[in-house]
Amino acid sequence: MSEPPAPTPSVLAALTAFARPAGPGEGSAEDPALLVALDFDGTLAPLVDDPTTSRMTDPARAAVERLAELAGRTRVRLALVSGRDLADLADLGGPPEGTYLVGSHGAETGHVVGGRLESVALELDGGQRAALRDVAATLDEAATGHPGIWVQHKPSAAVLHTRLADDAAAVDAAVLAADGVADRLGLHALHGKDVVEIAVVTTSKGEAVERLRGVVADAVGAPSARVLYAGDDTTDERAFAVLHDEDLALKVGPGPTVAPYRVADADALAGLLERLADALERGSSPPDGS
Ligand SMILES: O=P(O)(O)OC[C@H]1O[C@H](O[C@H]2O[C@H](CO)[C@@H](O)[C@H](O)[C@H]2O)[C@H](O)[C@@H](O)[C@@H]1O
Repeated sequence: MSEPPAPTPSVLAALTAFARPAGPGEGSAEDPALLVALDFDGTLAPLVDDPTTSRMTDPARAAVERLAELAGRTRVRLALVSGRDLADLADLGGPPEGTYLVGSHGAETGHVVGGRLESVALELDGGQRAALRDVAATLDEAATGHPGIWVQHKPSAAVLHTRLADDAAAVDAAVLAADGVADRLGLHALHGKDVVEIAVVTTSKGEAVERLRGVVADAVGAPSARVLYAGDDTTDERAFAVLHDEDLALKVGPGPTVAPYRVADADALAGLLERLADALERGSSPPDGS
């Protein structure tokens, strides 16, 4: 496996500030917990045409597993925060022990404990179920007969996929139909990378990250938690938007963003996470190095 690329000096400085303990060394009761919250598609797993084949890159997998292992003995905690539904995220993400999971952009949450995924079942009310049927039928109809346009059905959303379509006019018409049904039902159409997603549960990755911040501070027994959030898509902007000065927002890849820092791709992100793990390892080692 090749070494991940070295992070740029400005990102490294931001990482050092993010990881710094409250006092001269690790171990003070005042040290904040560190929540490392990572988007999945386009962030840890390169984008591919068939979403069922998405996988983390080897360096990303190695970095995630190392951070998860460190969660057992330092103040860091790991979360995967995705638009995927929870079962799909757990299946494709292969989250290590202790990982917090956020699926469906915040509508579903889980935690890997004792090798099992603990989660609260997502319950839709009658109105939400009816809206989901309407959205799904509209998107299915918009996709029918147009090669490369297809619909992914999730427990609380339907997603129009257009990555494989060559006919720009057909894509425009399908996207218009998706925006139309969202408007008609008073729902929000999330425009991501070659997808339009319409969910019947109102939430966001921003809300999910704020919730996790509290959960992780409590789990660590820390007075507060800092958040490192990395993501590549428009939906990740909602998470970046809730971060504060002491947090670290990392945009992965090109495109407009409110995040002040950027890394090129999954492997560059992995390089940065390995540096964070190095710093935590050093901080958690006894002074004599034994
Ligand atoms: O929040 P994420 O983990 O980034 O998930 C967002 C959506 O990811 C998937 O779609 C994206 O990845 C696909 C596989 O690489 C790609 O084909 C598609 O064009 C991308 O938009 C997933 O299929 C969606 O359900 C997620 O909401």
